[in-house]
Amino acid sequence: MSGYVITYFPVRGRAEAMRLLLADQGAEWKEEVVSFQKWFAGEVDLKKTAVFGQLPQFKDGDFVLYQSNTILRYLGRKYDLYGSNIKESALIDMLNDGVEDLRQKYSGVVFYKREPGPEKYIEELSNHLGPFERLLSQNSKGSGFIAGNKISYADYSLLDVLQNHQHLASDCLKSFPFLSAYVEKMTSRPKLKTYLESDARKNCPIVPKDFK
Ligand SMILES: N[C@@H](CCC(=O)N[C@@H](CS)C(=O)NCC(=O)O)C(=O)O
Repeated sequence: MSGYVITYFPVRGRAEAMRLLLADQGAEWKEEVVSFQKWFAGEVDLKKTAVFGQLPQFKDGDFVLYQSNTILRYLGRKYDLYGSNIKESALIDMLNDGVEDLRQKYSGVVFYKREPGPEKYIEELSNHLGPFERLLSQNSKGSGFIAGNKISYADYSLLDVLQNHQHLASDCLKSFPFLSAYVEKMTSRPKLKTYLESDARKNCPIVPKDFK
């Protein structure tokens, strides 16, 4: 049993990609759930001690990390999901940064009520998804992963963001055959499928229940 602990709010959010990675790699972890109400009421000491005053926090035994993408890269190195040379690693980082940009656009519209608002965002979504579709189509005609032919930490990030978009607009991948096949391929990986079908995952929302 590993000593992994994820401390986060009761949502998928910025903890979900690391959960997908751990589940797919057959690792176990513990969840420490922090209530939004208590956090924003200043009742959680971790708000003061967290390096940037934010979650998720990830623990590997006594080793403590913050920043979701740093945590993914740490796990990427640990589970050999980070390419086999510095050029492959750089390409994986580049793609993960692209996923991060997409995550921020999505979060801006869904959580922070930023312009252009959900309807317009969905209308324009093909502009944002297009680069990922192109990358997959150019990579072994869709039989690879987002970078090369081996799964990398960036794949878990991409899957998470794509599933968030499918939740926002269920048919958003309809005109993207490579992305659709990619989601199918990722979600059929046996250990990942078990996690995706678990109660823990089903009961963990994308948007908090009482979010306005
Ligand atoms: N760059 C950070 C962003 C972390 C972040 O925005 N955390 C939010 C939840 S997703 C948070 O802790 N919000 C509460 C607060 O800012 O007090 C990461 O990727 O981990």
